[in-house]
Amino acid sequence: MNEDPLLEILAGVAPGTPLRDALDNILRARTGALIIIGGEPAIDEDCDGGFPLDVPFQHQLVYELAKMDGAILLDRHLERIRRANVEMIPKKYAPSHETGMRHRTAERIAQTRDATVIAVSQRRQVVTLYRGQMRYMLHDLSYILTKATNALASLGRYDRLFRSATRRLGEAEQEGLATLGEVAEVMRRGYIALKIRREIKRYVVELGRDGHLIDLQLEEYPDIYWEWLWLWRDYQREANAPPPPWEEAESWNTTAWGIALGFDSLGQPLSPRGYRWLYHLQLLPGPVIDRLGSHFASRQALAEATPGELSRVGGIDHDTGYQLWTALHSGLGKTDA
Ligand SMILES: Nc1ncnc2c1ncn2[C@@H]1O[C@H](COP(=O)(O)OP(=O)(O)OP(=O)(O)O)[C@@H](O)[C@H]1O
Repeated sequence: MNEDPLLEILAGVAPGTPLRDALDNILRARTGALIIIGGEPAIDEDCDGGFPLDVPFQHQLVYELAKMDGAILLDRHLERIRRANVEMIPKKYAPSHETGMRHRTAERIAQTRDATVIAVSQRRQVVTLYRGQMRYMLHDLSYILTKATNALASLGRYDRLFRSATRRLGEAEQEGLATLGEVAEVMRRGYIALKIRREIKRYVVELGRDGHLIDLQLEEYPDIYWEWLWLWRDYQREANAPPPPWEEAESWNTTAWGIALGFDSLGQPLSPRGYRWLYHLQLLPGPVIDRLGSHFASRQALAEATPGELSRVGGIDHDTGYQLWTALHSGLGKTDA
């Protein structure tokens, strides 16, 4: 859920890359272009006419070729220009919501082949990237900088909100008084913070060499992904249910998060399985936390386990098992924020 497939594509067209130089020149010359990256060899089934090239990638040449009608095909490593002046006739059907033929073709190819497609609009002067079901419009740098700065301010706010809700939940857990409403609210705030972070990462990559300062500011906020994920595992009714797909939770409120966790009454008392407790000790790698949390399934059972049981179940050596037992019993692991 935390991986963003768009990042690699954005990195390939970031300012400072040869492909971006070609796109900027095409935009300036107002010729438009349809550029297809990868998809070979199956993509050749969708090609009609044009001419084969198979020459090393040069941004000046891509710019010159864009003056002709049709598509330019690059290899998946962006090392060679394979063909140009090609009419694309997608053999496999895919719906398209675009209007012009260039953009409809781009969307269809991206959905049916293992290729990234770039459409440069001649009339609207915009660059749109397509990959699978994904569609992303590139913006000019000052626009992205403004968006990134605003997003950083929102991240600061949601990071604080997430932390205060986490602290309150931790206190309620100590008293054995945690409710679904509190858990769902922490999930919701954390999700928004993660979503904003993902957006800023896209901006950083899209800004290329100009994204360094935004990246530095982003580093001021610790990534809460694991904290958030272990919270989900702590409270999800089905022990191994994965968190919802990224886009699905976009508009969820607290109630929707409660339902996603497998319960329906926000006042319902809940207790954690203990994953977060183990995570906060900062002693164990993820797979060990996973094994221990799945096996003991409650903080109480974890607290009652002997050092020997901890090391056997966790698959860790005796010394680490003893260290873990000491940490669990020293009160260190009882702070949940
Ligand atoms: N199937 C296709 N294969 C290759 N090139 C195409 C294809 N369809 C359109 N094009 C290219 O796109 C150009 C513009 O076509 P059209 O105006 O229909 O698209 P558009 O999506 O509205 O793009 P723009 O915004 O640039 O006008 C065509 O002249 C042609 O060079």
